[in-house]
Amino acid sequence: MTNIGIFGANGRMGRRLIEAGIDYPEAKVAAASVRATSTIIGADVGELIGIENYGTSVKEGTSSLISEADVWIDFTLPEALDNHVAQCVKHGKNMVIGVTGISEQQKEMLKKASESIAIVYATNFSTGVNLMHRLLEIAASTMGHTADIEIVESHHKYKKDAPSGTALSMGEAIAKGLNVNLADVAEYNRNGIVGERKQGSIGFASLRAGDIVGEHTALFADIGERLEITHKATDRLTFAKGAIRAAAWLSKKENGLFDMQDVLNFK
Ligand SMILES: NC(=O)C1=CN([C@@H]2O[C@H](COP(=O)(O)OP(=O)(O)OC[C@H]3O[C@@H](n4cnc5c(N)ncnc54)[C@H](OP(=O)(O)O)[C@@H]3O)[C@@H](O)[C@H]2O)C=CC1
Ligand SMILES: O=C(O)C1=N[C@H](C(=O)O)C[C@H](O)C1
Repeated sequence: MTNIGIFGANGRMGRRLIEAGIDYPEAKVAAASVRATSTIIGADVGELIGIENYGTSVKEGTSSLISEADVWIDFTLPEALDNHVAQCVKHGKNMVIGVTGISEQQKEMLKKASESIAIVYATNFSTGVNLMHRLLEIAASTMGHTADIEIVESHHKYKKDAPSGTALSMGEAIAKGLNVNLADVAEYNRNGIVGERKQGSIGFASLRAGDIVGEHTALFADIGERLEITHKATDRLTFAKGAIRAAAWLSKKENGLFDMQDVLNFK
């Protein structure tokens, strides 16, 4: 049995993590953390997802709460991440992290933290996207040297970061297949008279509208043919189930930095 703690329990993902955690046979939602200003402190986690009393109360994320779970899951925002990681390192608790839009310094901070705790960090916890990353690497090495490559992502209007973490990871997988550095070939902002497309670049485009859960397409456009690889998430539960699976997988780990492909045994 893995005792799971959830940071940001009242967020869009926080609520789905509670649902997935309660449903997972070998897991218990043992702790749920919210900000000190939250109006749901003291509520039972079951109330957040419309079920009867589950027996775990929502609490302010103090240091003593951290010891109430074995593995903590963080799908909050970049500004909350450093404090959550510091608390988990202090108490020796492993972490599953899905926060996107994090800085290079924060990526380094995760590497450092993983010397003492085990962390699964992934920009997307769905099985389909992690399979897609493998397909993209093959497509890039097969077609990518002559085809024009574009990545298009669509999300709900509340999303704060762009391009999405998944789109950036797709770019990394394609760059790996092409044997180049993403930073050298990425084109993020096209606006005005930008000139003809740069040969060998990987373009990114972001759409924000309504309640789109998350859609990603990689386009490999050659002369006379076009390959499109698309993933569509229609329910956040797919990410939440992946994260709970990662938490259970982590319960046997001491330290190290892993991703969802490690959890799915795709490597
Ligand atoms: N890797 C993956 O598979 C996925 C990743 N994500 C990522 O997860 C993150 C959250 O997404 P989503 O659930 O839609 O966002 P929400 O805005 O719904 O949730 C964010 C949560 O973070 C909490 N929070 C914000 N700032 C702080 C802070 N300073 N300290 C503590 N808690 C804080 C909020 O608390 P409060 O409720 O008080 O506002 C809220 O509970 C994003 O980075 C998103 O990109 C999303 C889906 C899948
Ligand atoms: O913010 C979201 O909603 C999502 N964020 C992740 C990302 O940035 O890729 C994953 C998913 O697409 C949903």
